[in-house]
Amino acid sequence: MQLNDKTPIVAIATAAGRGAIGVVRLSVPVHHTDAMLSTLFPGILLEPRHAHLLDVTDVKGALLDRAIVLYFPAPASYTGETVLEIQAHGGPMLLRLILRSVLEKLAFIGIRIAEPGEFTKRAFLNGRIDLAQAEAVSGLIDAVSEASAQAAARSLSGDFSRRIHAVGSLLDEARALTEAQLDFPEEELDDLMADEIVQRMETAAGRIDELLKTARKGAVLAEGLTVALVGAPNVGKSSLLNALAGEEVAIVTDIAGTTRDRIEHWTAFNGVPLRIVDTAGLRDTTDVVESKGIERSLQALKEADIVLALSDASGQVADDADALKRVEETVRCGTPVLHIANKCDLASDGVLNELQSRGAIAISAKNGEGLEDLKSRVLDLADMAGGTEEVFLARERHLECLRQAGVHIRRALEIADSGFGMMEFLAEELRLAGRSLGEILGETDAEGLLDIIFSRFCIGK
Ligand SMILES: Nc1nc2c(c(=O)[nH]1)N(C=O)[C@@H](CNc1ccc(C(=O)N[C@@H](CCC(=O)O)C(=O)O)cc1)CN2
Ligand SMILES: Nc1nc2c(ncn2[C@@H]2O[C@H](COP(=O)(O)OP(=O)(O)OP(=O)(O)O)[C@@H](O)[C@H]2O)c(=O)[nH]1
Repeated sequence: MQLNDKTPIVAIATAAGRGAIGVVRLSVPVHHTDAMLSTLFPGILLEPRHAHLLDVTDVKGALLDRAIVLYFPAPASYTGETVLEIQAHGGPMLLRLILRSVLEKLAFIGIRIAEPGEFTKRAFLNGRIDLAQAEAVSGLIDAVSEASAQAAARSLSGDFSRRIHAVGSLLDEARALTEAQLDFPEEELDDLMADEIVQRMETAAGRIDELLKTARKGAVLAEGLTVALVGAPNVGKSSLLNALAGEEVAIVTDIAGTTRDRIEHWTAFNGVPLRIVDTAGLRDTTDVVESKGIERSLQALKEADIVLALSDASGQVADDADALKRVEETVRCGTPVLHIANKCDLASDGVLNELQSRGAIAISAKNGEGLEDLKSRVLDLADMAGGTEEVFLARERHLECLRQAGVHIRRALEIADSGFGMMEFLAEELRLAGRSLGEILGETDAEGLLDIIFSRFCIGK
């Protein structure tokens, strides 16, 4: 995708498949506006931002549909170019015919089908939204829980971006004060000025830490938490999946080795999207299918954000210790492992006490006991126990930029601390901190980054 490509584009903007209404959307540079309008709707004067009910025809003039047409003249549009929307009946064939008609009729201005995310990319390149907002657009479309949708909406409204800007301004001020000092090297830096600079840097550092904390939560809302259920066969992994999902997702039997493949299910705890992965029970086996399944269990273990290691508190499952040992050996360093004592409804007090004394949470996948406790422990581990009202959607990319900004500002503070000996370096660290923040908003021109971000969008967005 070329940066600043000025080719007119068109796409079906609504989801594939049948729907009540379907939208074909065009974005064309302002100088093609008249040619586009007079070709598609000859003799009709479209009033900007008003709904018109118009005939839509193919190249030969045959009627395709009567549709609502909306005209947004540049620059007051989603993309900043002239946008035209044809809101037709939502049949997949009809929408394809309208798309083809537009492509054929407007071939003379070079129109082509838009790439994924290209409308939003143009909105970004034309300064309608910044990069964090553009990413929030896809976050809003991909949101799987209420909390993640709300967080994305907050980011899209510019809430996150404004906070980044505010910290950026503090850094700019600190740097301006520093640089003013550089211009008069013979003068001693007076204490008042030094205080002014340090104060701004400290406030900025504190705000970056806060933003990082919130952004970590925002990233969890955007990506979801992956929770793997592991343990020996028959300890009740599939039963726990079903209990957490609230439906019969996985097959449950009393035959050890029932689950052969990993089973994934999305749910939410307290609005936090959660991917639960049920896996094949871990044991030595000569069964080819089962051992392939066990390989996948171990893979799921490595990919998990949180591991729930199940034991059978009823004492019916013998090879428990072996399975738990394999869990400990395989799990990625730093991934929290929660020990779960399942079937507490069948357990003797002795066994249960023993498991609990080792930190296990007692639950019964069968009667639901302990599940609320389990959920809150999972949220605690992910640092998502508090509400998500203030959280905005964030990506790993944003976290990395915030971390970088934090590193530079701390270095700047160290320089200040050691007596402002190296003002040039201090100014440079402040500049680098500001640049890291700017990257979040897309203020640096990294074309590769844009391609990665926008290629994840759906077509027509
Ligand atoms: N039919 C339709 N629905 C849609 C969209 C769309 O493009 N078309 N959107 C997106 O896909 C979202 C809405 N986003 C939009 C954002 C800005 C502008 C716009 O025209 N902005 C101008 C004018 C602002 C104003 O009048 O307040 C501007 O920013 O200058 C339009 C849609 C969701 N729903
Ligand atoms: N009483 C009681 N029985 C349970 C509980 N959880 C699971 N079970 C029973 O234990 C048996 C095994 O349950 P599953 O959920 O299939 O166990 P699994 O760990 O997924 O087993 P594999 O697929 O073999 O790895 C079934 O008969 C369940 O009904 C529980 O909390 N209490």
